[in-house]
Amino acid sequence: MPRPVRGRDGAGGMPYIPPSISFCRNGSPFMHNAARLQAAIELLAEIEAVPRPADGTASAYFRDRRFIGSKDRRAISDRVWGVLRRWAKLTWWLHWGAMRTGRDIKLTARHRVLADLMITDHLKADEDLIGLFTSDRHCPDRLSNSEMAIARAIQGRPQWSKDMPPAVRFEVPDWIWSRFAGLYGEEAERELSAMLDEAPVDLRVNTLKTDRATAAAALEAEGVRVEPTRLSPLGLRVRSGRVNLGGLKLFNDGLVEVQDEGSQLVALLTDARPGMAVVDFCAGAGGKTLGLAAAMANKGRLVACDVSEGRLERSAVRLKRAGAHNVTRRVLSSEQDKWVKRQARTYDRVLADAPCTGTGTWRRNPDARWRLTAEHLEDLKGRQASILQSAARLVKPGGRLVYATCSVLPEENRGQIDAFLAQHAETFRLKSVGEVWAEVIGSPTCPGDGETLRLTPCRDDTDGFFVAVLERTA
Ligand SMILES: C[S@@+](CC[C@H](N)C(=O)[O-])C[C@H]1O[C@@H](n2cnc3c(N)ncnc32)[C@H](O)[C@@H]1O
Repeated sequence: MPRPVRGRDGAGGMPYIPPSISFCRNGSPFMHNAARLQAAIELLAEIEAVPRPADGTASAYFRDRRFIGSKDRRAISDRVWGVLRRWAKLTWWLHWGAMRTGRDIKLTARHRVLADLMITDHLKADEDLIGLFTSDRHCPDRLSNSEMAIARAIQGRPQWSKDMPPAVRFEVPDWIWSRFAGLYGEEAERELSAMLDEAPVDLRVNTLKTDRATAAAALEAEGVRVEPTRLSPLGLRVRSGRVNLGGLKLFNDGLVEVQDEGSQLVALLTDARPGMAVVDFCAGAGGKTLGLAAAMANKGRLVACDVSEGRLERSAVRLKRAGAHNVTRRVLSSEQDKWVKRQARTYDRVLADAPCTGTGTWRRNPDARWRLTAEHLEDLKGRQASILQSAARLVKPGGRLVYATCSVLPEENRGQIDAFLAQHAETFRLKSVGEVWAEVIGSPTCPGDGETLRLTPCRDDTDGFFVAVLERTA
Protein backbone atom coordinates (compact mmCIF):
# COMPACT_ATOMS: atom_id res chain seq x y z
CA MET A 1 0.00 0.00 0.00
CA PRO A 2 1.50 3.38 -0.89
CA ARG A 3 2.41 5.48 2.12
CA PRO A 4 1.01 8.95 2.51
CA VAL A 5 3.49 11.55 1.36
CA ARG A 6 3.81 14.23 3.96
CA GLY A 7 5.63 17.48 3.60
CA ARG A 8 5.12 21.14 4.23
CA ASP A 9 4.65 22.28 0.69
CA GLY A 10 5.38 19.41 -1.57
CA ALA A 11 9.01 20.48 -1.94
CA GLY A 12 11.24 18.06 -3.81
CA GLY A 13 8.53 17.20 -6.32
CA MET A 14 6.42 15.30 -3.77
CA PRO A 15 2.74 16.20 -3.76
CA TYR A 16 1.73 17.78 -0.48
CA ILE A 17 -1.07 15.90 1.19
CA PRO A 18 -2.57 17.34 4.35
CA PRO A 19 -2.25 15.06 7.38
CA SER A 20 -6.01 14.74 7.90
CA ILE A 21 -6.17 12.88 4.62
CA SER A 22 -5.65 9.14 4.89
CA PHE A 23 -5.36 6.46 2.29
CA CYS A 24 -7.99 3.92 1.50
CA ARG A 25 -7.21 0.41 0.33
CA ASN A 26 -6.78 1.14 -3.33
CA GLY A 27 -4.28 3.85 -2.48
CA SER A 28 -6.44 6.87 -3.25
CA PRO A 29 -6.63 9.50 -0.55
CA PHE A 30 -9.87 10.25 1.26
CA MET A 31 -10.70 12.83 3.87
CA HIS A 32 -12.23 12.23 7.28
CA ASN A 33 -15.71 13.64 7.80
CA ALA A 34 -14.31 16.44 9.92
CA ALA A 35 -11.88 17.50 7.21
CA ARG A 36 -14.68 17.41 4.64
CA LEU A 37 -16.72 19.61 6.93
CA GLN A 38 -13.90 22.10 7.30
CA ALA A 39 -13.46 22.18 3.51
CA ALA A 40 -17.21 22.83 3.15
CA ILE A 41 -16.97 25.70 5.64
CA GLU A 42 -14.02 27.20 3.77
CA LEU A 43 -15.71 26.90 0.39
CA LEU A 44 -18.97 28.34 1.68
CA ALA A 45 -17.08 31.28 3.19
CA GLU A 46 -15.45 31.91 -0.20
CA ILE A 47 -18.79 31.72 -1.97
CA GLU A 48 -20.18 34.31 0.43
CA ALA A 49 -17.16 36.57 0.06
CA VAL A 50 -16.74 36.47 -3.72
CA PRO A 51 -19.44 38.19 -5.80
CA ARG A 52 -19.69 35.59 -8.55
CA PRO A 53 -21.71 32.41 -9.15
CA ALA A 54 -21.01 29.66 -6.63
CA ASP A 55 -20.14 27.04 -9.27
CA GLY A 56 -17.26 29.20 -10.53
CA THR A 57 -15.92 29.67 -7.00
CA ALA A 58 -16.24 25.94 -6.32
CA SER A 59 -14.40 25.01 -9.53
CA ALA A 60 -11.54 27.33 -8.61
CA TYR A 61 -11.48 25.96 -5.04
CA PHE A 62 -11.12 22.36 -6.21
CA ARG A 63 -8.70 23.29 -9.00
CA ASP A 64 -6.37 24.72 -6.37
CA ARG A 65 -6.69 21.55 -4.27
CA ARG A 66 -6.20 18.73 -6.69
CA PHE A 67 -5.33 16.39 -3.83
CA ILE A 68 -9.04 16.27 -2.93
CA GLY A 69 -10.39 13.06 -4.47
CA SER A 70 -13.66 12.74 -6.33
CA LYS A 71 -15.66 11.21 -3.46
CA ASP A 72 -14.51 13.92 -1.09
CA ARG A 73 -15.26 16.58 -3.67
CA ARG A 74 -18.76 15.23 -4.02
CA ALA A 75 -19.31 15.11 -0.25
CA ILE A 76 -18.03 18.67 0.16
CA SER A 77 -20.13 19.95 -2.75
CA ASP A 78 -23.22 18.15 -1.47
CA ARG A 79 -22.86 19.87 1.87
CA VAL A 80 -22.23 23.29 0.34
CA TRP A 81 -25.06 23.03 -2.19
CA GLY A 82 -27.35 21.68 0.51
CA VAL A 83 -26.65 24.71 2.66
CA LEU A 84 -27.20 27.05 -0.31
CA ARG A 85 -30.56 25.36 -0.99
CA ARG A 86 -31.65 25.61 2.65
CA TRP A 87 -30.04 29.00 3.26
CA ALA A 88 -33.01 31.04 4.47
CA LYS A 89 -34.41 28.28 6.67
CA LEU A 90 -31.05 27.56 8.29
CA THR A 91 -30.55 31.28 8.86
CA TRP A 92 -34.02 31.53 10.40
CA TRP A 93 -33.27 28.68 12.80
CA LEU A 94 -29.91 30.19 13.74
CA HIS A 95 -31.56 33.49 14.67
CA TRP A 96 -34.27 31.59 16.50
CA GLY A 97 -31.64 29.64 18.45
CA ALA A 98 -29.66 32.78 19.21
CA MET A 99 -32.78 34.50 20.51
CA ARG A 100 -33.80 31.48 22.54
CA THR A 101 -30.39 31.34 24.21
CA GLY A 102 -29.98 35.10 24.56
CA ARG A 103 -26.87 35.16 22.31
CA ASP A 104 -25.82 37.66 19.70
CA ILE A 105 -24.46 36.07 16.56
CA LYS A 106 -22.82 37.42 13.48
CA LEU A 107 -23.55 34.61 11.07
CA THR A 108 -20.65 32.87 9.36
CA ALA A 109 -20.29 29.88 7.07
CA ARG A 110 -19.41 27.86 10.17
CA HIS A 111 -22.79 28.66 11.76
CA ARG A 112 -24.64 27.67 8.62
CA VAL A 113 -22.86 24.33 8.35
CA LEU A 114 -23.47 23.72 12.04
CA ALA A 115 -27.18 24.46 11.60
CA ASP A 116 -27.30 22.09 8.61
CA LEU A 117 -25.81 19.31 10.74
CA MET A 118 -28.44 19.86 13.43
CA ILE A 119 -31.51 20.42 11.22
CA THR A 120 -30.81 18.29 8.15
CA ASP A 121 -28.56 15.54 9.51
CA HIS A 122 -30.33 15.48 12.89
CA LEU A 123 -27.05 15.30 14.85
CA LYS A 124 -27.11 15.41 18.64
CA ALA A 125 -25.16 18.36 19.97
CA ASP A 126 -23.62 16.66 22.99
CA GLU A 127 -22.92 13.32 21.34
CA ASP A 128 -21.94 14.01 17.75
CA LEU A 129 -20.33 17.41 17.46
CA ILE A 130 -17.32 16.80 19.66
CA GLY A 131 -15.80 14.35 17.16
CA LEU A 132 -16.20 16.80 14.28
CA PHE A 133 -15.23 20.17 15.75
CA THR A 134 -11.91 18.99 17.13
CA SER A 135 -9.45 21.80 16.36
CA ASP A 136 -7.20 19.11 14.85
CA ARG A 137 -5.29 20.11 11.78
CA HIS A 138 -7.65 20.61 8.79
CA CYS A 139 -10.68 20.02 11.01
CA PRO A 140 -13.10 22.67 12.27
CA ASP A 141 -12.15 24.49 15.47
CA ARG A 142 -13.84 23.41 18.68
CA LEU A 143 -17.26 24.95 19.17
CA SER A 144 -17.49 28.04 21.35
CA ASN A 145 -19.97 28.04 24.24
CA SER A 146 -22.27 30.24 22.22
CA GLU A 147 -22.18 27.94 19.18
CA MET A 148 -22.80 24.90 21.37
CA ALA A 149 -25.74 26.61 23.07
CA ILE A 150 -27.34 27.42 19.72
CA ALA A 151 -26.69 23.89 18.43
CA ARG A 152 -28.45 22.47 21.50
CA ALA A 153 -31.38 24.86 21.05
CA ILE A 154 -32.02 23.93 17.42
CA GLN A 155 -31.28 20.22 17.55
CA GLY A 156 -34.25 18.07 16.57
CA ARG A 157 -36.12 20.99 14.97
CA PRO A 158 -37.83 20.28 11.63
CA GLN A 159 -36.73 22.06 8.51
CA TRP A 160 -40.01 23.96 8.13
CA SER A 161 -41.78 25.86 10.85
CA LYS A 162 -45.24 27.37 10.53
CA ASP A 163 -43.78 30.56 11.99
CA MET A 164 -41.48 31.06 9.00
CA PRO A 165 -42.63 33.82 6.66
CA PRO A 166 -43.23 32.73 3.02
CA ALA A 167 -40.00 34.32 1.78
CA VAL A 168 -38.10 32.04 4.18
CA ARG A 169 -40.13 28.95 3.33
CA PHE A 170 -39.55 29.48 -0.37
CA GLU A 171 -35.92 30.58 -0.02
CA VAL A 172 -36.12 33.99 -1.68
CA PRO A 173 -35.42 37.57 -0.64
CA ASP A 174 -38.55 39.39 0.62
CA TRP A 175 -38.83 41.63 -2.45
CA ILE A 176 -38.86 38.59 -4.74
CA TRP A 177 -41.57 36.89 -2.71
CA SER A 178 -43.74 40.02 -3.01
CA ARG A 179 -43.12 40.14 -6.73
CA PHE A 180 -43.94 36.45 -7.27
CA ALA A 181 -47.05 36.68 -5.11
CA GLY A 182 -48.19 39.70 -7.17
CA LEU A 183 -47.48 37.95 -10.47
CA TYR A 184 -48.63 34.42 -9.84
CA GLY A 185 -51.18 34.77 -7.04
CA GLU A 186 -51.95 31.33 -5.64
CA GLU A 187 -49.55 29.74 -8.11
CA ALA A 188 -46.60 31.55 -6.53
CA GLU A 189 -46.17 28.96 -3.79
CA ARG A 190 -46.27 26.07 -6.23
CA GLU A 191 -43.86 27.72 -8.66
CA LEU A 192 -41.38 28.60 -5.94
CA SER A 193 -41.67 25.20 -4.26
CA ALA A 194 -40.72 23.51 -7.52
CA MET A 195 -37.61 25.68 -7.64
CA LEU A 196 -36.39 24.18 -4.37
CA ASP A 197 -35.86 20.77 -5.96
CA GLU A 198 -32.68 19.68 -7.66
CA ALA A 199 -32.79 19.96 -11.43
CA PRO A 200 -32.58 16.76 -13.48
CA VAL A 201 -29.62 16.17 -15.78
CA ASP A 202 -30.55 16.29 -19.45
CA LEU A 203 -28.44 15.44 -22.46
CA ARG A 204 -28.92 16.74 -25.99
CA VAL A 205 -28.17 14.22 -28.67
CA ASN A 206 -25.90 15.64 -31.35
CA THR A 207 -27.63 14.88 -34.64
CA LEU A 208 -24.41 15.72 -36.50
CA LYS A 209 -23.09 12.41 -35.19
CA THR A 210 -25.92 10.15 -34.06
CA ASP A 211 -29.63 9.86 -33.30
CA ARG A 212 -31.54 9.60 -30.04
CA ALA A 213 -32.24 5.86 -30.09
CA THR A 214 -28.61 4.99 -30.88
CA ALA A 215 -27.29 7.37 -28.23
CA ALA A 216 -29.72 5.98 -25.63
CA ALA A 217 -28.62 2.42 -26.36
CA ALA A 218 -24.94 3.38 -26.15
CA LEU A 219 -25.53 5.16 -22.82
CA GLU A 220 -27.34 2.13 -21.43
CA ALA A 221 -24.36 0.02 -22.54
CA GLU A 222 -22.12 2.37 -20.52
CA GLY A 223 -24.39 1.79 -17.51
CA VAL A 224 -26.28 5.10 -17.69
CA ARG A 225 -30.06 4.79 -17.48
CA VAL A 226 -31.83 7.42 -19.58
CA GLU A 227 -35.30 8.12 -20.91
CA PRO A 228 -36.46 10.41 -23.72
CA THR A 229 -37.36 13.93 -22.61
CA ARG A 230 -41.06 14.74 -22.82
CA LEU A 231 -40.88 17.86 -24.97
CA SER A 232 -37.54 17.95 -26.76
CA PRO A 233 -37.15 15.35 -29.52
CA LEU A 234 -33.39 15.47 -28.99
CA GLY A 235 -33.24 15.04 -25.22
CA LEU A 236 -32.38 12.18 -22.89
CA ARG A 237 -33.00 12.57 -19.18
CA VAL A 238 -30.51 10.76 -16.96
CA ARG A 239 -32.29 8.48 -14.51
CA SER A 240 -29.35 6.71 -12.88
CA GLY A 241 -28.62 9.25 -10.20
CA ARG A 242 -25.17 10.76 -10.25
CA VAL A 243 -23.08 10.03 -13.30
CA ASN A 244 -19.59 11.24 -14.11
CA LEU A 245 -20.45 12.46 -17.58
CA GLY A 246 -16.91 13.62 -18.26
CA GLY A 247 -15.87 9.95 -18.08
CA LEU A 248 -18.31 8.77 -20.75
CA LYS A 249 -16.99 7.91 -24.19
CA LEU A 250 -20.18 9.20 -25.78
CA PHE A 251 -19.67 12.60 -24.18
CA ASN A 252 -15.98 12.81 -25.04
CA ASP A 253 -16.71 11.85 -28.64
CA GLY A 254 -19.25 14.68 -28.88
CA LEU A 255 -22.32 12.49 -29.39
CA VAL A 256 -24.13 14.05 -26.45
CA GLU A 257 -23.86 17.37 -24.58
CA VAL A 258 -25.26 18.29 -21.20
CA GLN A 259 -28.13 20.69 -21.86
CA ASP A 260 -31.40 21.33 -20.08
CA GLU A 261 -34.47 20.34 -22.10
CA GLY A 262 -35.66 23.96 -22.07
CA SER A 263 -32.42 25.14 -23.68
CA GLN A 264 -32.74 22.47 -26.35
CA LEU A 265 -36.21 23.77 -27.19
CA VAL A 266 -34.96 27.36 -27.52
CA ALA A 267 -32.40 26.29 -30.13
CA LEU A 268 -35.00 24.19 -31.97
CA LEU A 269 -37.56 27.03 -32.01
CA THR A 270 -35.02 29.28 -33.72
CA ASP A 271 -35.75 27.03 -36.71
CA ALA A 272 -32.28 27.39 -38.21
CA ARG A 273 -32.08 25.31 -41.39
CA PRO A 274 -29.28 24.02 -43.61
CA GLY A 275 -27.93 26.77 -45.88
CA MET A 276 -29.27 29.68 -43.82
CA ALA A 277 -27.32 32.65 -42.44
CA VAL A 278 -27.77 32.61 -38.68
CA VAL A 279 -26.49 34.65 -35.73
CA ASP A 280 -26.37 33.49 -32.13
CA PHE A 281 -26.14 37.01 -30.69
CA CYS A 282 -25.48 36.12 -27.03
CA ALA A 283 -23.74 32.81 -27.62
CA GLY A 284 -21.79 32.60 -24.36
CA ALA A 285 -20.03 29.25 -24.07
CA GLY A 286 -21.99 27.92 -27.01
CA GLY A 287 -24.76 25.77 -25.52
CA LYS A 288 -27.36 26.87 -28.05
CA THR A 289 -24.82 27.44 -30.85
CA LEU A 290 -24.25 23.68 -30.80
CA GLY A 291 -27.95 23.04 -31.23
CA LEU A 292 -28.17 25.56 -34.07
CA ALA A 293 -25.17 24.04 -35.89
CA ALA A 294 -26.75 20.59 -35.62
CA ALA A 295 -30.10 21.88 -36.93
CA MET A 296 -28.21 23.39 -39.89
CA ALA A 297 -26.43 20.08 -40.53
CA ASN A 298 -23.19 22.09 -40.73
CA LYS A 299 -24.47 23.80 -43.88
CA GLY A 300 -24.75 27.58 -44.09
CA ARG A 301 -23.20 30.32 -42.00
CA LEU A 302 -23.49 30.51 -38.21
CA VAL A 303 -21.92 33.43 -36.33
CA ALA A 304 -21.57 33.10 -32.56
CA CYS A 305 -21.27 36.54 -30.94
CA ASP A 306 -20.81 37.66 -27.37
CA VAL A 307 -19.27 40.55 -25.46
CA SER A 308 -17.35 38.02 -23.36
CA GLU A 309 -14.23 36.78 -25.11
CA GLY A 310 -13.66 34.21 -22.37
CA ARG A 311 -17.05 32.58 -22.84
CA LEU A 312 -16.68 32.45 -26.60
CA GLU A 313 -13.23 30.89 -26.14
CA ARG A 314 -14.79 28.18 -24.00
CA SER A 315 -17.23 27.33 -26.78
CA ALA A 316 -14.36 26.40 -29.13
CA VAL A 317 -13.61 23.09 -27.47
CA ARG A 318 -17.28 22.08 -27.39
CA LEU A 319 -17.80 22.99 -31.05
CA LYS A 320 -14.77 20.92 -32.03
CA ARG A 321 -15.93 17.95 -29.97
CA ALA A 322 -19.38 18.15 -31.56
CA GLY A 323 -17.95 18.33 -35.09
CA ALA A 324 -19.64 21.70 -35.74
CA HIS A 325 -17.72 23.23 -38.67
CA ASN A 326 -19.89 26.09 -39.87
CA VAL A 327 -19.40 28.41 -36.88
CA THR A 328 -17.33 31.59 -36.71
CA ARG A 329 -16.90 33.34 -33.38
CA ARG A 330 -17.06 37.12 -33.03
CA VAL A 331 -16.38 39.17 -29.93
CA LEU A 332 -18.56 42.29 -29.83
CA SER A 333 -17.48 45.50 -28.09
CA SER A 334 -21.15 45.96 -27.12
CA GLU A 335 -24.49 45.10 -28.69
CA GLN A 336 -23.98 48.19 -30.84
CA ASP A 337 -20.67 47.01 -32.27
CA LYS A 338 -19.94 48.37 -35.77
CA TRP A 339 -20.15 44.82 -37.11
CA VAL A 340 -23.89 44.85 -36.41
CA LYS A 341 -24.34 47.93 -38.58
CA ARG A 342 -22.23 46.45 -41.38
CA GLN A 343 -24.21 43.21 -41.36
CA ALA A 344 -27.65 44.83 -41.14
CA ARG A 345 -30.56 42.97 -42.75
CA THR A 346 -28.52 39.98 -43.93
CA TYR A 347 -29.49 37.09 -41.62
CA ASP A 348 -32.35 34.61 -41.85
CA ARG A 349 -32.38 33.89 -38.14
CA VAL A 350 -31.01 35.79 -35.15
CA LEU A 351 -31.22 34.24 -31.72
CA ALA A 352 -30.91 36.68 -28.80
CA ASP A 353 -30.57 34.49 -25.71
CA ALA A 354 -30.35 37.58 -23.56
CA PRO A 355 -28.57 38.04 -20.23
CA CYS A 356 -31.26 37.80 -17.56
CA THR A 357 -31.93 37.20 -13.89
CA GLY A 358 -31.73 33.42 -14.44
CA THR A 359 -34.78 32.98 -12.19
CA GLY A 360 -35.66 29.92 -14.28
CA THR A 361 -32.42 28.20 -13.27
CA TRP A 362 -32.65 28.54 -9.50
CA ARG A 363 -32.91 24.76 -9.10
CA ARG A 364 -29.39 24.53 -10.53
CA ASN A 365 -27.98 27.73 -9.07
CA PRO A 366 -29.54 28.16 -5.62
CA ASP A 367 -27.09 30.96 -4.73
CA ALA A 368 -28.38 33.12 -7.61
CA ARG A 369 -31.57 33.98 -5.70
CA TRP A 370 -29.51 35.72 -3.01
CA ARG A 371 -27.40 37.68 -5.47
CA LEU A 372 -30.37 39.15 -7.31
CA THR A 373 -31.32 42.69 -6.37
CA ALA A 374 -34.03 45.02 -7.66
CA GLU A 375 -31.26 47.28 -9.06
CA HIS A 376 -29.71 44.37 -10.93
CA LEU A 377 -33.08 43.51 -12.45
CA GLU A 378 -33.54 47.12 -13.63
CA ASP A 379 -30.07 47.10 -15.16
CA LEU A 380 -30.79 43.82 -16.98
CA LYS A 381 -34.06 45.14 -18.36
CA GLY A 382 -32.20 48.07 -19.95
CA ARG A 383 -29.63 45.73 -21.47
CA GLN A 384 -32.26 43.33 -22.79
CA ALA A 385 -34.14 46.16 -24.53
CA SER A 386 -30.94 47.40 -26.11
CA ILE A 387 -29.90 43.89 -27.23
CA LEU A 388 -33.33 43.35 -28.81
CA GLN A 389 -33.02 46.63 -30.74
CA SER A 390 -29.55 45.84 -32.03
CA ALA A 391 -30.06 42.17 -32.79
CA ALA A 392 -33.19 43.12 -34.77
CA ARG A 393 -31.04 45.14 -37.19
CA LEU A 394 -29.35 41.97 -38.39
CA VAL A 395 -32.56 40.31 -39.55
CA LYS A 396 -33.40 40.39 -43.25
CA PRO A 397 -36.96 40.85 -44.54
CA GLY A 398 -38.88 37.64 -43.97
CA GLY A 399 -36.24 36.57 -41.43
CA ARG A 400 -36.80 36.02 -37.71
CA LEU A 401 -35.49 37.39 -34.45
CA VAL A 402 -35.90 34.87 -31.64
CA TYR A 403 -35.77 36.41 -28.18
CA ALA A 404 -35.20 34.07 -25.24
CA THR A 405 -34.44 34.28 -21.54
CA CYS A 406 -34.12 31.73 -18.74
CA SER A 407 -36.21 34.01 -16.55
CA VAL A 408 -39.74 33.51 -15.29
CA LEU A 409 -40.33 37.24 -14.69
CA PRO A 410 -42.77 38.74 -17.23
CA GLU A 411 -40.96 42.09 -17.24
CA GLU A 412 -37.92 40.40 -18.79
CA ASN A 413 -40.09 38.43 -21.18
CA ARG A 414 -43.43 39.47 -22.62
CA GLY A 415 -42.86 42.98 -21.24
CA GLN A 416 -39.75 43.37 -23.42
CA ILE A 417 -41.53 42.02 -26.49
CA ASP A 418 -44.52 44.33 -26.07
CA ALA A 419 -42.22 47.35 -25.67
CA PHE A 420 -40.21 46.31 -28.76
CA LEU A 421 -43.30 45.78 -30.90
CA ALA A 422 -44.74 49.11 -29.82
CA GLN A 423 -41.67 50.74 -31.42
CA HIS A 424 -41.36 48.45 -34.44
CA ALA A 425 -44.97 47.86 -35.44
CA GLU A 426 -44.11 48.73 -39.07
CA THR A 427 -41.21 46.32 -39.40
CA PHE A 428 -41.81 43.34 -37.08
CA ARG A 429 -44.72 41.16 -36.12
CA LEU A 430 -45.07 38.53 -33.41
CA LYS A 431 -45.13 35.10 -35.01
CA SER A 432 -46.94 32.44 -33.02
CA VAL A 433 -44.45 30.12 -31.32
CA GLY A 434 -47.21 27.52 -31.42
CA GLU A 435 -46.98 27.50 -35.23
CA VAL A 436 -43.20 27.16 -35.21
CA TRP A 437 -43.52 24.43 -32.59
CA ALA A 438 -46.00 22.50 -34.73
CA GLU A 439 -43.58 22.65 -37.65
CA VAL A 440 -40.28 21.83 -35.97
CA ILE A 441 -41.28 19.84 -32.89
CA GLY A 442 -44.80 18.54 -33.49
CA SER A 443 -46.51 17.03 -30.50
CA PRO A 444 -47.14 17.51 -27.63
CA THR A 445 -48.48 21.01 -27.91
CA CYS A 446 -46.43 24.10 -27.12
CA PRO A 447 -46.53 25.14 -23.44
CA GLY A 448 -47.40 28.82 -23.00
CA ASP A 449 -50.05 31.14 -24.37
CA GLY A 450 -49.61 29.96 -27.99
CA GLU A 451 -48.07 33.29 -28.99
CA THR A 452 -44.96 32.84 -26.87
CA LEU A 453 -43.35 29.88 -25.13
CA ARG A 454 -43.25 29.80 -21.35
CA LEU A 455 -41.63 26.85 -19.57
CA THR A 456 -41.62 26.55 -15.81
CA PRO A 457 -39.89 24.06 -13.50
CA CYS A 458 -43.23 23.48 -11.78
CA ARG A 459 -45.33 22.57 -14.81
CA ASP A 460 -42.72 21.34 -17.28
CA ASP A 461 -39.88 20.07 -15.07
CA THR A 462 -37.43 22.01 -17.22
CA ASP A 463 -35.54 25.20 -16.44
CA GLY A 464 -37.84 28.22 -16.69
CA PHE A 465 -37.64 29.70 -20.20
CA PHE A 466 -39.37 32.26 -22.35
CA VAL A 467 -39.26 32.41 -26.16
CA ALA A 468 -40.83 34.88 -28.57
CA VAL A 469 -40.41 34.78 -32.36
CA LEU A 470 -40.48 38.12 -34.19
CA GLU A 471 -40.69 38.15 -37.98
CA ARG A 472 -39.40 41.06 -40.06
CA THR A 473 -42.17 42.23 -42.35
CA ALA A 474 -40.33 45.14 -44.01
C1 LIG B 1 -27.99 33.64 -21.11
S1 LIG B 1 -26.33 33.84 -21.47
C2 LIG B 1 -26.16 33.00 -22.98
C3 LIG B 1 -26.07 31.52 -22.86
C4 LIG B 1 -25.75 30.82 -24.15
N1 LIG B 1 -26.59 31.26 -25.25
C5 LIG B 1 -25.83 29.31 -24.02
O1 LIG B 1 -26.79 28.71 -24.51
O2 LIG B 1 -24.93 28.73 -23.42
C6 LIG B 1 -26.25 35.49 -21.98
C7 LIG B 1 -24.96 35.90 -22.65
O3 LIG B 1 -25.12 37.25 -23.08
C8 LIG B 1 -23.86 37.84 -23.11
N2 LIG B 1 -24.04 39.29 -23.18
C9 LIG B 1 -24.19 40.18 -22.18
N3 LIG B 1 -24.33 41.41 -22.67
C10 LIG B 1 -24.29 41.30 -24.02
C11 LIG B 1 -24.36 42.24 -25.09
N4 LIG B 1 -24.52 43.53 -24.83
N5 LIG B 1 -24.27 41.80 -26.35
C12 LIG B 1 -24.10 40.46 -26.60
N6 LIG B 1 -24.01 39.52 -25.62
C13 LIG B 1 -24.11 39.95 -24.36
C14 LIG B 1 -23.22 37.32 -21.83
O4 LIG B 1 -21.82 37.42 -21.90
C15 LIG B 1 -23.73 35.88 -21.79
O5 LIG B 1 -22.79 35.01 -22.35
